[in-house]
Amino acid sequence: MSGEDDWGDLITKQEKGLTEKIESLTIKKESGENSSASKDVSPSGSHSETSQPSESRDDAEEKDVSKSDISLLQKLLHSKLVQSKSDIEVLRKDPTSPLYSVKSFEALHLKPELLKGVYDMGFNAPSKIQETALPTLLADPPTNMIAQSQSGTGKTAAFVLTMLSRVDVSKNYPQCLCLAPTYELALQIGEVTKEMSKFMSGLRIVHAVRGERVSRGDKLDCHILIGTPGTTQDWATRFGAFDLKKIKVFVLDEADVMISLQGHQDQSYRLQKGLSPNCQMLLFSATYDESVMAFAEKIIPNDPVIIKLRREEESLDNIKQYYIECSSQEEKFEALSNIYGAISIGQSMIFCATRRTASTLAEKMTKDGHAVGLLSGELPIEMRADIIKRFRDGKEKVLITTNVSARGIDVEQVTVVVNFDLPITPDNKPDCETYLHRIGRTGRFGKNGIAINFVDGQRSMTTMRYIEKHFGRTISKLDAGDLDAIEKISS
Ligand SMILES: Nc1ncnc2c1ncn2[C@@H]1O[C@H](COP(=O)(O)OP(=O)(O)OP(=O)(O)O)[C@@H](O)[C@H]1O
Repeated sequence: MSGEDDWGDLITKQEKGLTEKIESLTIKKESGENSSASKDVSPSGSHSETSQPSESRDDAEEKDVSKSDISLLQKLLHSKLVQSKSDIEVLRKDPTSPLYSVKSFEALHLKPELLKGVYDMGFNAPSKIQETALPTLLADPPTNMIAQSQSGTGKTAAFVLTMLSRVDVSKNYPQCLCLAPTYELALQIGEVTKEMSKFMSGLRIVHAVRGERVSRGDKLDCHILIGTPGTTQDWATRFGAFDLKKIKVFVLDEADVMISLQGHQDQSYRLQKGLSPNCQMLLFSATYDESVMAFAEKIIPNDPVIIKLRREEESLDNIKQYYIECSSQEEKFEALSNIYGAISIGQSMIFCATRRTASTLAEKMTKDGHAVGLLSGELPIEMRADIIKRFRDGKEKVLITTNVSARGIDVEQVTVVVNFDLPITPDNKPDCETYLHRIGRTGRFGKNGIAINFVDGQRSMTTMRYIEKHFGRTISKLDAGDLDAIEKISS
């Protein structure tokens, strides 16, 4: 059986087991253009990993993971708040506007039914970004805002709370408009809005996404509209289903993903131009580079307050790093099998350069009795989400993945990371950034971790030494045949 067939077999087996679970996922399958599962624009073109050039063909057809896929997977992964120790940076354009922070939700004087909804979601206190953003978001007269902080820090909850506190349920027309880049992301925001508003009787939310229809002359009587830019623009301008001038709060979420998708930027801009000048305009983004900044400043007028929460730096403190020298692929498999046999590993991730290696490894480890998940960029987004969730929930102890399909994914509880192939950039240079992201931890996790790197030949030895020198941290040699030594690494 060829490597491709092995891969196909494993995927088929995995898909079989997953199909039922997928149906219970909150995101629906959608074949429309807004579905990141179907055909999203790849932001940076194809990216093949070539630590072993002879195998690189395997990955050549692995499509790059789109920003919207990464964003959705992270959203689904973050069942808990990502705490941050970094300081908030506020670039306040209007020095006369008050700016203070709150330490409790009570201090915000929310409607009682909304406060109840917030507490019912298990939120005891505002997150770091919410502490500073919410007082400004809820102040009168309304202030425009641009806010940036990494995924999972509480941005969605902040703008949903703003929409819900400004909406008047006695008026039956859309008053809050939220734009998201894809069908699935719009639905996720809808879920949060529904949950937070569960004690606000009479509140209606509608999704302006592909598949949902309005007829000419229909007037929406919902209070909150959450949609993708294309459909929302159609509903507003072609069908006249709602009046942009009556929108009180306009939110543009995931601005960095939005600008990576063709047409979304223009459509969002056109919608924004139809809003009343009194409308509160808000933009949120996980990253804030020059292109996002330019878009943000263009679409959010009138001296917005700009809030940024820097991502915590990852470090290699508390990480024990090892390398194992092998002379062939077979020897690498054997060594890995020894390690998993000798130490009890909580949860681990194994990174491979190619799909073929990942597939073979998954098969061998499954035969050895390990519960293994195999993450492939070829799978639809719902399946990838489910594999990651199963791993996050501890249903599988080992997650095997290629570089491409694991891009941007943080799985916090992993204690052992195995670089079956060391990370290298598309132009074959040691990829220190990816190495740090795979292995490093931020202050918030502080836990000890183990990294095991496989070295097979002069080229990967050079890569390993380069990485070692770059970070100034010793990577110690480990003898795969010395079980005593292996046992010691986990103690
Ligand atoms: N104040 C809070 N207290 C506890 N949990 C919270 C709080 N705010 C948000 N959360 C939870 O933290 C997780 C991340 O929050 P949220 O989705 O709002 O972050 P985000 O920055 O919008 O992330 P993303 O960009 O991935 O959507 C969610 O599970 C959410 O329910």
